[in-house]
Amino acid sequence: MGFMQQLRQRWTDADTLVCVGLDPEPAKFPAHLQGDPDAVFAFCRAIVDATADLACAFKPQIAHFAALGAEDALQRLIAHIHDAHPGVPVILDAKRGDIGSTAGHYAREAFDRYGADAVTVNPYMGRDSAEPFLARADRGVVVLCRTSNPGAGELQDLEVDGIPLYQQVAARVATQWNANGNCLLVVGATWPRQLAEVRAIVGDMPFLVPGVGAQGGDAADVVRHAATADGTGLLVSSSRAILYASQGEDFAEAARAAATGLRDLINRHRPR
Ligand SMILES: O=c1ccn([C@@H]2O[C@H](COP(=O)(O)O)[C@@H](O)[C@H]2O)c(=O)[nH]1
Repeated sequence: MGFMQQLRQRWTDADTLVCVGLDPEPAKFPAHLQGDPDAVFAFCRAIVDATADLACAFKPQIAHFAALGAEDALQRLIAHIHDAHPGVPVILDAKRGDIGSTAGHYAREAFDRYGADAVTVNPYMGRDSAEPFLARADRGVVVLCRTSNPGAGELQDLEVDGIPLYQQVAARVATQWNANGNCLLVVGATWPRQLAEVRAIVGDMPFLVPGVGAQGGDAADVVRHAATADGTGLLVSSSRAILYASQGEDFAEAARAAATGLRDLINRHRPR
C-alpha cells in the first residue's frame, strides 16, 4: 500500500491526526537511561510503543540522530515501527534538496536505507531537485511551504508577481509536482491565517503541521483553519511536548498522556 493510502486508512481506522515527532536529546532522557550505550534507541522505542495507537504517523528528525552518530539507531527504530506497528507510516524529516544526481542519493537514503514512507524536501532548488523523490509514487513527498519558525516570512513571504512565495510553492506543488498524487505540504501551526490561505489554494492535499506544543501553536486553531471538509487532511506534529512530558522513569506513560491530550483536543474541533 502506498503512503497516501496508508495515511488515509490510518486517519480513519485510528481516528487520530497526531503525528509523534521523534527528536532524541540525550540530556533530557531519564536518569536510568543515561548510562545506556543504546539509550537513543531504547528511549525512542519506548515512546513509539507507548504512543503508536494514538499516532497517524511518526516523524523522526534525522539531525537529532546524525549529530549523535546514531544513524544505526534510526534505521533500527524505523524497522521496529514497521514490524511492531504496521500501518503507522514513518515520515523522515530531512528537508532534502540538491542537484538531481545528489538528490537521487538522498531519495535512496530516505526510502531504501532507512525505509521511510515519506520524506520532507526543500523546494527552493526547483522541481528537478525534488524529482527523484516525486518519482517514487508509493512514497510521500512533504514539501516545505510556510514553515513554523519565527523567521519563516523573511523569504517565504516575498512577493513574486504579487503573490507570496509560499503561495507560489503551494500552487506549483498542487498543479505541477503532484502528478503521482504523493505530495504533502509543511505549513506551521504558528501561522493560522496562512494555513487557511494554503488550504484554499491546494484543496484536500494533506498538510504536515509542526509547531504545536513547544513552539506555541494552537492545535484547535490549526483544525479550524486547515482541516478538510471530511475532518482530516492534517498531520499535527508534536515532538518535545510529548517526548519530554516527564524526565522521570514514567516518561513513556507521560508521553502517552500528552499524545492522548493532543489527539482529544484535535478531535473535539474536527468537523464530523
Ligand atoms: O516548519 C517546520 C518544519 C519542521 N519542523 C520540525 O518539527 C519538529 C518540531 O518539534 P517541536 O518539539 O514539536 O517544536 C522539529 O523536528 C523540527 O525540526 C518544525 O518545527 N517546523
